[in-house]
Amino acid sequence: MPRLAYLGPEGTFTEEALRTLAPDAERLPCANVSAALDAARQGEADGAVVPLENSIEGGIATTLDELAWGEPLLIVAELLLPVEFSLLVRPGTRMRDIKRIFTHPAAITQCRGFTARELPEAVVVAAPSTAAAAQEVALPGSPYDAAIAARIAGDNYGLVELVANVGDRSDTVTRFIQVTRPGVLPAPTGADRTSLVAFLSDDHPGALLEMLTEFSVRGVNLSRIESRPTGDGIGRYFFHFDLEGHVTDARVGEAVSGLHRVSSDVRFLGSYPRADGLTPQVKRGTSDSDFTEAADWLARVRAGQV
Ligand SMILES: O=C(O)C(=O)Cc1ccccc1
Repeated sequence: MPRLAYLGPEGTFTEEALRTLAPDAERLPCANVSAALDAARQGEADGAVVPLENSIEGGIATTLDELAWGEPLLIVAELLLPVEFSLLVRPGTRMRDIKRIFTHPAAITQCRGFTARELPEAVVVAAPSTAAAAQEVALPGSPYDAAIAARIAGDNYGLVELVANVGDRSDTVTRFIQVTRPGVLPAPTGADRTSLVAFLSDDHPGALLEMLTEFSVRGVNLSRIESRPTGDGIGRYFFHFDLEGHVTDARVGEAVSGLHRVSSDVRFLGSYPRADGLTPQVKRGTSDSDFTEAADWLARVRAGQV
């Protein structure tokens, strides 16, 4: 039975994602995303499940930066999970008693309309996770009056739901990933995604266009591009790319090696089945057989068989 680390404690949205991705796995709750990834890196767990991005706020910076800079890990699966937030309190707390709210930063952003409208005087403080916030609020003498978390986190820790569905949008989706130590890639399914990060070789006009051209000319569609600061001052960025297809697809492999040629560094983060099951549109001239046929033709040319 695989053992998977995750952003805990019990009752996080990440736990729900893990239960869906790997129902039979043994679960190792960790205090934050970095600790969960480290547990996978150091062999304390076989892998980890962490949030990667959500449909309101975009990427979860800690996860993106850990994947780019930390000891390498491979993404082997992804999951899209709709999330529903509840305002949870100790029994007896009323709306007018709420002065301090505790929750994960992603929930702060996704519930900003509700807190501004219904609790304009309350201070909202960032917690390591939504369930960690619920656990803290449940402690007698906690400095916090309410948590925003999944209803189940309230059930786990003895809080009651004061208001349901406090998210500003009902259709918010979070994307979670399962990672392992580098090893065997998941086999291609025909509906795959490839993730990588690339660093510019130098700063010049068209540098990003050069990277994008590698995908464009091979008919590789991008499903996400996100810039993150390198940390070397304002104006210095590297890029996270998600591509449609598997690195064993000829067009993806060629694009990725082209990207490697025009970048100072590329880190491959994984090829894995897409959660939405969508298959890529393969443009004329970019199928595996088109690439094989062209390579055979070039070999004949080079052998003087014109
Ligand atoms: O804190 C949690 O429960 C998490 O799993 C992270 C998170 C927080 C808010 C929305 C989606 C995921």
